[in-house]
Amino acid sequence: MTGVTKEQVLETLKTVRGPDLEHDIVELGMVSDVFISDGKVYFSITVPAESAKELEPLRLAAERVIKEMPGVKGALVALTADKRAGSGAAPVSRPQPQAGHDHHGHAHAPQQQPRAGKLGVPGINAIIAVASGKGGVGKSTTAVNLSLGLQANGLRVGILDADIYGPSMPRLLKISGRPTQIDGRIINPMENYGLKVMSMGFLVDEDTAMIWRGPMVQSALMQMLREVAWGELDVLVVDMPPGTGDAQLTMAQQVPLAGAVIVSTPQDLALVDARKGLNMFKKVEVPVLGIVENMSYFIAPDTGTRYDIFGHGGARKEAERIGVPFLGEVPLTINIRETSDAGTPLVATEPNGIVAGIYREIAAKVWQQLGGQPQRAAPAIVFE
Ligand SMILES: Nc1ncnc2c1ncn2[C@@H]1O[C@H](COP(=O)(O)OP(=O)(O)OP(=O)(O)O)[C@@H](O)[C@H]1O
Repeated sequence: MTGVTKEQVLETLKTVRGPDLEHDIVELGMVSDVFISDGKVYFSITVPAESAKELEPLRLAAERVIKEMPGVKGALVALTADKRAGSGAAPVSRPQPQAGHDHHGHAHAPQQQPRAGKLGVPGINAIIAVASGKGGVGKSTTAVNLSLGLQANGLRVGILDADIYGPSMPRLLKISGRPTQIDGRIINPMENYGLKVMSMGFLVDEDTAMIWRGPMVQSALMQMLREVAWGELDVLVVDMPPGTGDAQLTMAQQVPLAGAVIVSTPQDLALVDARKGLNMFKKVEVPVLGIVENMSYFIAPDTGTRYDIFGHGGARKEAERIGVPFLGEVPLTINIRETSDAGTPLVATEPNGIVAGIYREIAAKVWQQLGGQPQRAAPAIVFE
């Protein structure tokens, strides 16, 4: 294959001076492994966490020199914070947004301090992760309905689909097409049901993402977080990729998370995985806002009768055992499956149903955990 090589990229990057203005960024060991795919160049520059903001011009300079190289179709450069430098081991306190209302009657919370060592995203009050120890427990379905529940509680909400290899938001929120860009760089988020949404599914075909490797995924994620015109948001919900591997750990480290919600099913095996999720967030000092038990019990579609056939209650016990809040139980219903798969989430399409009420309550608890006040009384639960 002809085209630009890694060596040429590194050679070009030697023209970019580091923060000491003496040595170049390659010499200073700030450049990650470089990935090149289809003429596009991806890498990250590691900077001390506390000076990440001032070093944005450095990122731009590096991106520019690479974009100008012959044979380069594009460049994506991310700044990553060096956790060793300056971020310290001090425990991180939970942010305490004070909720209020703007002149549109929207709830909002004033800017809070980003977590130590991590750069917040301007305009976004709190970023939370929805995570699960393993796939298939309904994490994405929960992320969507929780987001809509937060919105029903009067908050401005966005969703970032961080599952680069298996994005679900285009389907779950029935959004198709490509996002537009401002100045060829900042991406406008897509929107449906009043949620601002960004997903790799809007940007590349699924098989393209499949060949990506770690650092490229990180760069793409950082771009989806920081180079998107989110506007003012009370909460940005990040739908994490399932599992607790290195990729998830890095993500939990690099995204300035105010907290994490863990989704589990009641079965023992799922709980073992959920525990791994809890440990992962503990490791990176992200507070766990609580556990949701999904597919907790079964509601028969014909009679509405409840059946406790899955050993429901396991997640609540686990939460009590380790001292994190228990956020709620979501039943297994055909309705959730069908609406989720059809891109018509229940909280938006059947707001008066029992399930929507459950999600709204979970959302209110999450917002409370974040230090916010209840915004709007949840409507009375109406049984379907
Ligand atoms: N409470 C529920 N009742 C019935 N079906 C559900 C429920 N929650 C999720 N599902 C269904 O389970 C399947 C998996 O859900 P979802 O995609 O949200 O899980 P996930 O944990 O994000 O999966 P993945 O790890 O593959 O991304 C979907 O078909 C979804 O509609």
